Amino acid sequence: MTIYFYKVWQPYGCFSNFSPHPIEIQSTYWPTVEHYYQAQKFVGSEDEVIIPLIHRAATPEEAAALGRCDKHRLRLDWELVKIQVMREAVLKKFLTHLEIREVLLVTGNEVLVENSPTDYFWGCGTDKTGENHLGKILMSVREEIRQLLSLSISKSA
Ligand SMILES: Nc1c(N[C@@H]2O[C@H](COP(=O)(O)O)[C@@H](O)[C@H]2O)[nH]c(=O)[nH]c1=O
Repeated sequence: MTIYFYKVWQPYGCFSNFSPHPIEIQSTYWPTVEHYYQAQKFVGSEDEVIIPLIHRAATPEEAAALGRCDKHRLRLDWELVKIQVMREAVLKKFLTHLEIREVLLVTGNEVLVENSPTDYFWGCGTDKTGENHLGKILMSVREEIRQLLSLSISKSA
């Protein structure tokens, strides 16, 4: 059965990038995946000064609003790198936080779908035809973690 998630307070809210699970990437702590993802939009761009503001944003909603503000110029390669940026952050989140890693693994081989009513790229959109890249990343991270765990079990045997 397909598992839908979206808001943090709904079922499977820990799959949302807005969930309060900090990650450390290249020696910097980010309060949520969303903070990290929004900040990466500006690395090397003319509007790089916004990065510390996103980093300090009190909530992921605020980080997203800053990152989505169309007055700021995105890095030129953003469309090419954004899926990889997201995957790195999501993988780090589920490697760091054991309790939500368990929630992810227990979903087995179910299809995971970000049930965003507006986002047809990361989610499925209102009519469920969206590309669901966040769900796809979660499923591929689930598989990678399973392989990492089976390697570490066979090494210790
Ligand atoms: N979960 C969730 C959202 N979805 C998240 O929004 C991000 C996409 O941002 P952008 O590329 O700037 O459009 C991505 O992390 C996606 O998972 N958006 C929301 O406004 N509220 C929310 O609770």
